[in-house]
Amino acid sequence: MNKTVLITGVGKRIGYALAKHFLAQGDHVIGTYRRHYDSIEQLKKLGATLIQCDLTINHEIDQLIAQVKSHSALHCIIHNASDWLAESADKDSSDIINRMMQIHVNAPYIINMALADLLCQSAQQAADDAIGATNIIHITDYVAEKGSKKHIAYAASKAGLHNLTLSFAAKLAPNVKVNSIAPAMILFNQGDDDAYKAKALSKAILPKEAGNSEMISLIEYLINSRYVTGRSFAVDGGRHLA
Ligand SMILES: NC(=O)C1=CN([C@@H]2O[C@H](COP(=O)(O)OP(=O)(O)OC[C@H]3O[C@@H](n4cnc5c(N)ncnc54)[C@H](OP(=O)(O)O)[C@@H]3O)[C@@H](O)[C@H]2O)C=CC1
Ligand SMILES: Nc1nc2c(c(=O)[nH]1)N=C([C@H](O)[C@@H](O)CO)CN2
Repeated sequence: MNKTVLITGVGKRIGYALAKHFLAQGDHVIGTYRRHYDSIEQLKKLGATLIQCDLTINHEIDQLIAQVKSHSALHCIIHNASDWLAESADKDSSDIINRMMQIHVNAPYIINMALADLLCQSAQQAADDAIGATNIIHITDYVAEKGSKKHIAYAASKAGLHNLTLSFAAKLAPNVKVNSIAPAMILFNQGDDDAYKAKALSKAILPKEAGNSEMISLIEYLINSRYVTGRSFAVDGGRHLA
């Protein structure tokens, strides 16, 4: 049965790869984007529904929710959108923490609360048991558990995002499964120099840039699972053992 999947932040990198993956297997993708890239037009050509939404603007979140609710079913929400903000002397601390909590906690919370009924109804209506429960997946970060001295507010907000996993998993079972994915070194950024890359890779006992496929295969596992909810799955090359 083809699914309807809401993915936040599909304009580039992991979100873009996730959107292309689901479209390629015939699922319907509702993708949010903040800034417009050629990738957005590519996804439209592949049949996706694209909705512009800055997750720091609550009325844009409300408009997003209203548009998603106009769909007859919703089988998965992937909260991927994120801003990797570091603390710095020229940035106001209250602005940083408020922005991190808004994007990584407030927005997912508001969206989940508003779309929970549609997720539950879609699970009950799924004629094909292969769908079973519907899903929410929160993409957190390895640092949600460990903290980060350079991304303090970011790490705290990702820890809050995982806590949403625990609460929504308990609230929405058995119709909706809710899980976190806590990645580490998935994709380098443009501008990451060789020294940064070497240092980042040295933090794991599997020193790799994991790539989008690691995220895609784990997300497919979680969607197809019948018995996994309320958990966090590390995709981090064994960083905890380094
Ligand atoms: N890449 C990695 O190695 C790792 C990634 N992760 C997590 O995986 C997920 C995907 O990572 P990655 O693809 O690298 O992320 P990126 O930072 O490259 O992209 C994040 C996406 O979120 C969007 N976004 C940022 N701020 C907002 C906002 N205010 N409103 C709406 N959308 C916004 C961006 O849009 P725009 O283009 O307009 O900025 C972009 O599409 C994230 O949750 C990230 O924290 C965790 C650990 C490692
Ligand atoms: N929104 C983002 N979050 C994170 C990113 C990113 O590019 N965008 N990158 C990382 C790093 O890869 C880190 O895990 C290793 O240095 C973390 N979060």
